[in-house]
Amino acid sequence: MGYDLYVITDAGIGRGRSHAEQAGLAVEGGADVVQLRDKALAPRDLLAAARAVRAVTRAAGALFIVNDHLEVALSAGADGVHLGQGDLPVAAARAVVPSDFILGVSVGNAAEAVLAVESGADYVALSPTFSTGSKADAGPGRGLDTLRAVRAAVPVPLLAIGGIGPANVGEVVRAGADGVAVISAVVGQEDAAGAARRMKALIVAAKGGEVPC
Ligand SMILES: Cc1ncc(COP(=O)(O)OP(=O)(O)O)c(N)n1
Ligand SMILES: Cc1nc(C(=O)O)sc1CCOP(=O)(O)O
Ligand SMILES: [Mg+2]
Repeated sequence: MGYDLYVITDAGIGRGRSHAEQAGLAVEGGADVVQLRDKALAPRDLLAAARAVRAVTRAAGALFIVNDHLEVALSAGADGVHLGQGDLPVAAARAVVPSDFILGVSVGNAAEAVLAVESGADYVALSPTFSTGSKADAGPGRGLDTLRAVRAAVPVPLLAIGGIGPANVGEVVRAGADGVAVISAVVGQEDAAGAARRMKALIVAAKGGEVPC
């Protein structure tokens, strides 16, 4: 299964839709992966949201990743967890999860990417690739030269995240990203399914597939 279009749900940006509704629109538009990300929910409420997103993604055949919370990911039957540099160390997670459980890791440069992969990461995300208004503490964009350096450094799937939309997704893919992770470009749109469909078509086209109409 691929990582072309990776959509992250967001209670604030998601236009009043529940996480499961956002996930449903994302997979309707062709999202390959959905991540549940909510910094405010109590663990039991996050687990309830995760179970609802699990049902939607399972029905669509999409991967389901939970942000930050390994215990919620495991309890909800998610496919994996996404860990940042300040979260649970990837090696500690790898030691306790099933072998097919996906561990994604945020990285800011090639050295962090190499360390993440040596520690057990299944994919890495260059965070943030461009500046973003969707995460207050994301910091400045790392840029496409850093993306190329990470691409050259590690063999695992590489995502770009932060500030990516229809206008720049092509150059991101051509610089070496296997996929893009987005919030505002999909769940922030009124027609979120249509926005996902367009992003997916642009990614496929940039990889040399069918040109979108
Ligand atoms: C796909 C993906 N990439 C990066 C992040 C950011 O993770 P992190 O640095 O831990 O920040 P928070 O999202 O937890 O605020 C992500 N969630 N997903
Ligand atoms: C959740 C997240 N993590 C980031 C990082 O750089 O680690 S940027 C980000 C938000 C991405 O939102 P948008 O697609 O609207 O820019
Ligand atoms: Mg995190």
